[in-house]
Amino acid sequence: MILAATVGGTDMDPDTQAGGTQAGDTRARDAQALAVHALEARVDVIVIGAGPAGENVAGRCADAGLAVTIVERELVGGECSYWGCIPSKTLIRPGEVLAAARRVPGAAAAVTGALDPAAVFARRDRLVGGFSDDSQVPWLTDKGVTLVRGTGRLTGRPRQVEVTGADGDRRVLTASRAVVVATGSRATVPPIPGLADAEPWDNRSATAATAVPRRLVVLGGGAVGAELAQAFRRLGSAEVTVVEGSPRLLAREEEFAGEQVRAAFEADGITVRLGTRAVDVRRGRPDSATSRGPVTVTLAAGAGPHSADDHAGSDRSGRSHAEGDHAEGDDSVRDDSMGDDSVGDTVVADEILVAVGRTPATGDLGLAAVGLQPGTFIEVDDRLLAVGVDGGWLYAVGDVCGRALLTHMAKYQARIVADVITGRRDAAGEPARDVADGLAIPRVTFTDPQASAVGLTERAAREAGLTVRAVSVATGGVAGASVRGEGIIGTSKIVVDESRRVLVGATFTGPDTQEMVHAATIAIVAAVPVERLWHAVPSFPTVCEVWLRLLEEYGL
Ligand SMILES: Cc1cc2nc3c(=O)[nH]c(=O)nc-3n(C[C@H](O)[C@H](O)[C@H](O)COP(=O)(O)OP(=O)(O)OC[C@H]3O[C@@H](n4cnc5c(N)ncnc54)[C@H](O)[C@@H]3O)c2cc1C
Ligand SMILES: NC(=O)c1ccc[n+]([C@@H]2O[C@H](COP(=O)([O-])OP(=O)(O)OC[C@H]3O[C@@H](n4cnc5c(N)ncnc54)[C@H](O)[C@@H]3O)[C@@H](O)[C@H]2O)c1
Repeated sequence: MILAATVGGTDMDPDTQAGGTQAGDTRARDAQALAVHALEARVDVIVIGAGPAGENVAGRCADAGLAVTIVERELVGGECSYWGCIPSKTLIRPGEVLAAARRVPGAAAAVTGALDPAAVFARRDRLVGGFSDDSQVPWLTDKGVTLVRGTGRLTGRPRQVEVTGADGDRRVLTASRAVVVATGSRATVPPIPGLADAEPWDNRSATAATAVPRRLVVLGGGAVGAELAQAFRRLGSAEVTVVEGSPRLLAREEEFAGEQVRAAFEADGITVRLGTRAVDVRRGRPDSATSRGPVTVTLAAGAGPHSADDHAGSDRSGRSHAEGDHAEGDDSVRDDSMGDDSVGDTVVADEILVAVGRTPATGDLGLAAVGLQPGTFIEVDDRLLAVGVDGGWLYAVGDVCGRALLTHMAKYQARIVADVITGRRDAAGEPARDVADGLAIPRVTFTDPQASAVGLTERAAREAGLTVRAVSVATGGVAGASVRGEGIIGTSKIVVDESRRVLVGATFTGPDTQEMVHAATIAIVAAVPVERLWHAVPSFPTVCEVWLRLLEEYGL
């Protein structure tokens, strides 16, 4: 096994070795030469990118006895660990806990102070490991995976990857079996005049923030924008404005989800601007209130703060990834459907967060050398094989394949691709293939109320040609919800395929519904007939009793 410290581009500068002596330098170079030799001696699988997707491909292939090299240019753990899921949920959690206490008379009286942002940021720093991957690397190396620090690029030869280290050193690795691209994505910055010059926050700057801006404007009311808008409002931002091009927040979910989140945001004091977009952004000179200068965002005309009712019927749900997900250079974010170009009013803020979707990290990956389009998502088949590449050796998993931009789906695809590469078959003797992406993608937006869903929305199911019947009940209408707190809002809905009498979708909004969605995932994946679900008895008094109410509402 070769450790990153001995071969990694960022860590191998011989001058930094103990004493910096000539002998030390020689030993370091010898070690490096041995390491490279060992690397080239046997590599079965090369994985580019060590986020959740890449790590799990590497780990499962190594567990199966393959020699795996993983190439990472930043931190092992990827976006999720340092600038995505973990820090965002850490910033959300304190406000969620306070809101839960305020729903319980008696406990509410004890909530007297405000959140302590410094303590919240300190906890965030702990949970992201101080932006170091020291605690994540051993998971790989203990499995015998070789970690190479550097940027991977396809050369165009089958199964070959060139790695450039931070100091510019280059080496070429060739795998005997497969190359797996797991390079993830980064925030899309749409071509709005002045936006890039205003140096907007993206998910990285927002989740790594060390101060709470007094005024924050958020472009995009999808998962990133909605979660972080509420997190910063509850952390103490005095003014938060969300600007969403679609008619609703969380536009791909059931309509009620976005509407309930909007209502909750407005109750929290967040301004929501739907069906509009920014047409110009300017950052002014720093003044006494702002260290970076205030940002003035000009919106397209005709979209004051308003409700989703104005725009009912424009659901774009059912896509496996976002309207806001773009190829590099794609200007579709300027879609006219988001409002006309005439200038409306302005919003002034101290920071602007761009959260309008993701761009795949494929711009400098050598895709053209294998016949694919750089800067686009890599299309894959159900074995996660890249479509359009001869020879059956190039796979893509995680955000970069664009199927579902979620950590748990990235990890699922990773497990599948490892099984494809190692030839592992399921219990029925069938070769591994990706089933879940086409059947049941679970997703939780960690706003308050949460929007937790799996499978198809009712609209998406109908658009897919299914004959469905959907029923809904109030999430707060069961005894379990009453015990948890007063005034719990939310809706629970199931979508049933009438021809098979099985669930194809479910959505639960309300506090803590994150823990309710997996039951629906199991029901969908296992194709449990609703008559059989009748015998899955929810405990009393839990909020899961909504399952019973839903089945009664359905007619059982
Ligand atoms: C603010 C935010 C919150 C989120 N919250 C959630 C959540 O709560 N739940 C959820 O399921 N998902 C969430 N996501 C989505 C989740 O972060 C991604 O789906 C997940 O990180 C994808 O994993 P990945 O391995 O495909 O890519 P990434 O995590 O992006 O990892 C890719 C890795 O590849 C490396 N890399 C890129 N190019 C190269 C190259 N050429 N050579 C070498 N290395 C390279 C990168 O440095 C990176 O480490 C969130 C995303 C954001 C932005
Ligand atoms: N809790 C979670 O699981 C979680 C949290 C955050 C992110 N994610 C993942 O990350 C992905 C990316 O999140 P995201 O929020 O960046 O994308 P998104 O697709 O979820 O939302 C982007 C939103 O921006 C809007 N938009 C696009 N261009 C716009 C413009 N010019 N002006 C105003 N609005 C515009 C779109 O209509 C869309 O509603 C998500 O699809 C999700 O898969 C998941």
